[in-house]
Amino acid sequence: MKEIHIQLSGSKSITNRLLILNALYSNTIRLINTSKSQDSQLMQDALSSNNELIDIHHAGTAMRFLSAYYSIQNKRKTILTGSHRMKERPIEILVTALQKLGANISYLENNGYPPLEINGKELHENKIKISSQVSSQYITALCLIGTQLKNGLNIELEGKVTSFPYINMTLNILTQLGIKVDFYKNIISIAYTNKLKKTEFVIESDWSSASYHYSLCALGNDFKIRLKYLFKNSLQADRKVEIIYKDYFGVSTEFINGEIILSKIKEFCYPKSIQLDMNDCPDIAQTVAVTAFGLRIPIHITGLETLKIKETDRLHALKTEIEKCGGEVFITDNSLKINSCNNFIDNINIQTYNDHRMAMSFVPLKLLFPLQIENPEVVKKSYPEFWEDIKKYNFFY
Ligand SMILES: O=C(O)C1=C[C@@H](OP(=O)(O)O)[C@@H](O)[C@H](O)C1
Ligand SMILES: C=C(OP(=O)(O)O)C(=O)O
Repeated sequence: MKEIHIQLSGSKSITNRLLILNALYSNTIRLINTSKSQDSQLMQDALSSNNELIDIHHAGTAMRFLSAYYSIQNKRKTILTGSHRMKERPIEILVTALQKLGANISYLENNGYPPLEINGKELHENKIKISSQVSSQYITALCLIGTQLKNGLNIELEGKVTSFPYINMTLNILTQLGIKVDFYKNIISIAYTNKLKKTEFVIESDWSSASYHYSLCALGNDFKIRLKYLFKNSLQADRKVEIIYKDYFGVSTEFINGEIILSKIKEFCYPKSIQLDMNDCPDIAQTVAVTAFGLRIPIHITGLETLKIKETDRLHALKTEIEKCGGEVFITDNSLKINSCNNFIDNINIQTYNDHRMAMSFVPLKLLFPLQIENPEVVKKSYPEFWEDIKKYNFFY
């Protein structure tokens, strides 16, 4: 058995929330184990810059959280822009909500999309209705600035709530910091909070990054993989990877002293097919889809409506690349179905479409057959140490 030790850096989602909160509360929170992701670095750089032009490249959370943040920076003008793809990722629902609260924001190119011109001012309204069907990041953005509005903020969520655990994460972090929040039925209330006590926040490592090691464990023969600083009780949506890989792919997880140890369950009885709703954990949909393909288990994943507006259209990208490897894939606007594959096609180039998760999710297939990953550097968006960690597996191909 080959034992592998991995030290992941902190969750990018938790880090980016805390970076905004630190900017709002004069750095009262001491952050430990922050994310080394490019998205967190971009957030940090933006928050420590006084420039008018802020470019957050591909970082979705930075785009959404900073739109809200700059809206309340009194008398400051900001041009908030991003990569070509960021200019295709919708932001209208958040911008309209901020405008209704009194914010001065306008679109500089296409209506509903970045770049934005934001003229910061005090916001006085304290109630807003917002659709929660497109991105939970819009709701988080409002919750974060709600703490600074003199009358607090009541956010009424309309429609299905997508990526729900991310909203829970936000509310939980605010509560841990001593901010009063309430979530009853479909209404979130955030209390105005003038000051925070000086605190220390130890950020759990990133479960989304851990997912690629689950996939390697499932497709490999005999790995024992130790990942540091991950817990049974986690705020992260992608903590769900543990349950999915136990139930469907025969990977067991032991939680011991802040470390998880992954190994294969002996004589695991694989399911004949898998049906999963992944609306709660969209970022691991690619990992799970590729593992099922590698294990030749037919899979039907639903609840994927947000995948079209992420770093790339992830449903299309998955279909194209899995089909290049010999799979048969059907997609709709919110689902993906892969039939069992008889023969893998090897030695193809996997395109990554500027999407870190396309690169990382296909790598475990290298345990089964040779393939190449194009533009491998894309991983830096969330997991810059990925290739260093992968070297530890001594891949045959
Ligand atoms: O709030 C967050 O940290 C995130 C929320 C999710 O986005 P959506 O709510 O847009 O699905 C997730 O996909 C993203 O990677 C991070
Ligand atoms: C979707 C993601 O990030 P974001 O929306 O923050 O760009 C991701 O990391 O998979």
